[in-house]
Amino acid sequence: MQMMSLEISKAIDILQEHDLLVSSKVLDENLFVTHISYNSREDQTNGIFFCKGNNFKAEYLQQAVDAGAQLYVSEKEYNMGISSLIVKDVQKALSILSAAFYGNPERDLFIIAFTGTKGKTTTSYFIHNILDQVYPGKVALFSTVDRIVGPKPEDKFKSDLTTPESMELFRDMRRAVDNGMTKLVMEVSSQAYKKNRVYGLNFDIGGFLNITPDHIGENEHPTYADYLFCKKQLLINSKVNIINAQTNDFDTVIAAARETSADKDIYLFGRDTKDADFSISSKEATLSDSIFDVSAVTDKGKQLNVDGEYKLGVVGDFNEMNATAAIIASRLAQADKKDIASGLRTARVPGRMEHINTKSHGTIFVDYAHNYASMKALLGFLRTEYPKSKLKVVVGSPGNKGVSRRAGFGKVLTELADSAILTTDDPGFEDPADICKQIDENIDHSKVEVKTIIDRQSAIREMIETSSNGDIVVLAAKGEDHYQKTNGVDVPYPSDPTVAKGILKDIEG
Ligand SMILES: CC(=O)N[C@H]1[C@@H](OP(=O)(O)OP(=O)(O)OC[C@H]2O[C@@H](n3ccc(=O)[nH]c3=O)[C@H](O)[C@@H]2O)O[C@H](CO)[C@@H](O)[C@@H]1O[C@H](C)C(=O)N[C@@H](C)C(=O)N[C@H](CCC(=O)O)C(=O)O
Ligand SMILES: Nc1ncnc2c1ncn2[C@@H]1O[C@H](COP(=O)(O)OP(=O)(O)OP(=O)(O)O)[C@@H](O)[C@H]1O
Repeated sequence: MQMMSLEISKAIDILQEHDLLVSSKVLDENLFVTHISYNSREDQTNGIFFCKGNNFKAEYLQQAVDAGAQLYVSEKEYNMGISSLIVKDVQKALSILSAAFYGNPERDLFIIAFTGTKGKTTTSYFIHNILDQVYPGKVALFSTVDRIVGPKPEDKFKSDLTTPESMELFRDMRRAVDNGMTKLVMEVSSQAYKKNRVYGLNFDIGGFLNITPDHIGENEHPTYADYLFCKKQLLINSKVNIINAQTNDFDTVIAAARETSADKDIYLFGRDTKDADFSISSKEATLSDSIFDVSAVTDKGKQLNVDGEYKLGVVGDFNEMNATAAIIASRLAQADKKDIASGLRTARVPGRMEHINTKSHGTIFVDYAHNYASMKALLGFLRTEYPKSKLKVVVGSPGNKGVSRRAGFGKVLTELADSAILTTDDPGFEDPADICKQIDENIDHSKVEVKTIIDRQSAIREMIETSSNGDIVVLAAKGEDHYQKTNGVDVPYPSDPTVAKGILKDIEG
């Protein structure tokens, strides 16, 4: 990456433009910084340092100054003997100054962004797979699972957040642009808006998949209204909108889109409906793919010329909805129907509806479903497609977040599962046995056979060993995760697919 920099006078101008500057102390009018950071543990030579975060301490700023910082940005004056910019909102300042520091890479990218309680990662992978065929090596991906910023293997790495902190966001956009990329497909979480990680960013296409109560709690959103408010911001900040016409709170969502876009730039899709621009219907599903039809209902829809049958290499009727959103977005990014069809046929999403065939222990699905709505969609789909099979689920719920998921899992297991083994999934600072107990208390034991086995690998082994042909084993909620977050440490874990395959090798050879 070329040397990046930011002049203090330019920083002041940008903050003033956004009405964020409270005061400034400029010790050197010609100062231009060549390093940017919010983490005092890094080298800060000739750097700008941002004091941000709930757990920020003054000593971090002192450490940054000692390490070479020349300028700090903060909501509070610390009198450190270096230049400072005091701002109304440090997260917003971090976003717009990071964009400027990295030379506004967003201006060189066609950006497609998706939000939704469920389906963001899947839809992003579908679009990436389609567009990468049309523009090989030129499409970046910022997803919960991977970030891809260039065509070489070293340009692909694991993500820590669904939507990165603004500084990393603009840094990785810069890397993508420097690597010759021209398009970016990204997920935007509600937290990204809550924490102003995407403040100031405008999207070419913004998509809204669905919303159900989730992410409400101590460290996330105080209420559902706040969650919805944050999520709909994506549409307000997008030029063209793609919206699921059957989402909850549709009226609020469409009103948000209309705040900044004309109806000609808003595309609606739904299942078996006349109240949208596109209607989809399922035709056929097997254990490895599903076939569905897309038909345009309105003239606006017809103009995109995407009507027809599509085969999707990832099952689940909800994935047909994700795929339809991907079809519309990809067409708007100039992919043609043939490319879209082949991109969907070959698309794979790590940890989402991966299936493993066994010789004599049924079919195993690994899926990231980790709240009531997604488990209901997953188990409901499997129940409908395989009415004669026993549905056997291994699942746990994380500690210190999404506490409502525990009752949700109890409810959905009662509604749809035949048996369940409750186990550990990112317990954080809680006791996994307590979490399992809380799920268990919400299960009707007359309907589901339930066991608790705290060690996840043993739980999976027990479920596979006690299953036979015709059974469906669902390893839920963890997807491809390679760790268990335990007491503040990411403890390595081989991942559910690896564990399942290892057990099968042991017992089936
Ligand atoms: C609650 C929340 O949003 N926290 C995020 C936030 O942390 P923060 O700004 O409050 O920082 P902090 O952890 O309080 O630390 C304070 C500051 O001191 C600095 N520090 C700390 C120690 C030190 O020695 N020196 C130092 O300078 C830190 O670098 C930091 O800037 O900014 C950090 C990056 O700058 C994020 O990693 C962190 O995400 C936490 C870990 C997280 O897990 N967030 C989840 C809830 C989240 O955002 N999830 C959504 C997906 C949800 C969905 O599916 O919809 C996501 O987009 O991933
Ligand atoms: N459109 C959908 N409606 C309901 N459930 C879905 C939908 N798409 C995916 N799912 C379920 O949700 C799980 C997570 O899907 P995905 O990772 O694509 O969503 P996400 O929005 O990125 O989730 P998260 O924010 O939790 O990372 C899938 O494994 C599947 O079980």
